[in-house]
Amino acid sequence: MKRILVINPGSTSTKIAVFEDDKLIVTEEITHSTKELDKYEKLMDQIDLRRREIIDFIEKYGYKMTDFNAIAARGGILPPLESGTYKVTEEMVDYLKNKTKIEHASNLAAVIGWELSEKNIPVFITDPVSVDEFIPESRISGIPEIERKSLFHALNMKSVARKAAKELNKKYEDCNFVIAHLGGGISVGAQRKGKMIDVNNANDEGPFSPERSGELPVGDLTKIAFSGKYNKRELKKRYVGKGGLVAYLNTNDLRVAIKKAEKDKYAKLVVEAMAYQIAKEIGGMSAILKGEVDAIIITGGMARNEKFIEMIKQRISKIALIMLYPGSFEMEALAEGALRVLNDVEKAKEWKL
Ligand SMILES: Nc1ncnc2c1ncn2[C@@H]1O[C@H](COP(=O)(O)OP(=O)(O)OP(=O)(O)O)[C@@H](O)[C@H]1O
Ligand SMILES: CCCC(=O)O
Repeated sequence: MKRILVINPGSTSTKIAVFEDDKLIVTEEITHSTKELDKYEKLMDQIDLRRREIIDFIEKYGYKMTDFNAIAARGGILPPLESGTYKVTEEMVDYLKNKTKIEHASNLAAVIGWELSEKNIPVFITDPVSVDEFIPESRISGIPEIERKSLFHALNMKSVARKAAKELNKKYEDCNFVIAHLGGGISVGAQRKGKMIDVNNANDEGPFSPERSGELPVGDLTKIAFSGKYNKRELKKRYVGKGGLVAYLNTNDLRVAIKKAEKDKYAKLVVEAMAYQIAKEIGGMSAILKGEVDAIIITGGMARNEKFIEMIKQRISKIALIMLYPGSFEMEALAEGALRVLNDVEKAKEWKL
C-alpha cells in the first residue's frame, strides 16, 4: 500500500488529503476569505500560513511525514510543458519561488511540498496550470508582441474529461469536449482528441469569475492603467483577486451572491451576467471544434449550484450533451498521478528549465 499526502492551494482555499493507493482516507478544505489573503502583499508571503495548515492537518489525524510514500502537489506556473506527472526538484522550486512571472496559488504547492519532504520522500506534480497543447492559431492574440498563453485548470479538466470519456464508453483520445471549470477562476476550453487546443487563460481572459475580471475592453483598461490611480501590482490585483463577483458584490462566494440576488436586483444581474459570459465562451469553444462536440462538461465548485447551472444550461443545451461533475477532482487526480509513478506504471517526467 502506498500512502500519499496531497496538497492543493487554490485561490480561495487550501485542500489537503491523505490517500492510501487510490482510496481517499481523509480530506479537509480550508477556505480563505479575500480579507484574510489581502494581508499578504506577495503570494509567496502566504507560505507560512498554508504550510501551518498542512502541518496542523497531519498532526490532527495522527500522521508523521515519514508515514507518507510521496507528496502529490498541484503544479504551478512553469514554462509551457506537456501533460503528465513531474518530479519536483530544487530547480523547479527555485523557479516557482523566484522566477515565475505569474502569481498563482498553485505555485505554493510544490514549494511547500518540497519543504515538508525535507528531501526524504519524493514530491510530484501532475498536469500543472501551464500544460500547453495549443494549435498555432490559438496563440495569435491580435498584436504580434502579445502571444496567447495556455494557462488553465488542466488537472481537474483533464481528470473530468477522462471520467466523461469512460461514461460515454469511448476512448479519451477519441473524444471532443468543451470543458468549463467554474472555480475561483474560470477556464473554458476546447479539447480535441485528448488535447486542449484552445482555452481562455483563466487569469486574464474569458468570463469574469468569483474573483477575477476575465477579459476587459482594452481601451478602457489602458485608460485605467494610465490614470495614476493604481500601480502595476494594484491593477493586477484588481483583475485577479479583486475582480468579478468580489468587485461587484464584495464576495468571492457564489452562495452568498445567489442569496443576495434573491432580494437585490443588481446582485441578480451580476450573477446572471456571469452565467451569460460562461455560456458565450462555451459557444465559442464549440465553434473551435466545428460543432463536433461529444459533450459539454461542467465542473468546479460553482457547478454545485443548480440554480446557477440552470442559467448556463438554458443557453447551451442545444449545442451538445451536458455532463456535470460538480466540485473538483484535483485531489484524486494528483494522488493517481503520483501513484502511477510509485507503482512503475509511468515514469515521472524530468523537468528542466
Ligand atoms: N455548494 C456550492 N454552491 C454554490 N457555490 C459553491 C458551492 N461550493 C463552492 N462554491 C463556489 O465555488 C467557488 C470556488 O470554487 P473552487 O473551490 O473550485 O475554487 P478554488 O479551488 O478556490 O479556485 P480555483 O478552482 O480557481 O483553483 C466559490 O465561488 C464558491 O462560493
Ligand atoms: C490560471 C489557471 C488556473 C487557475 O486559475 O487556477
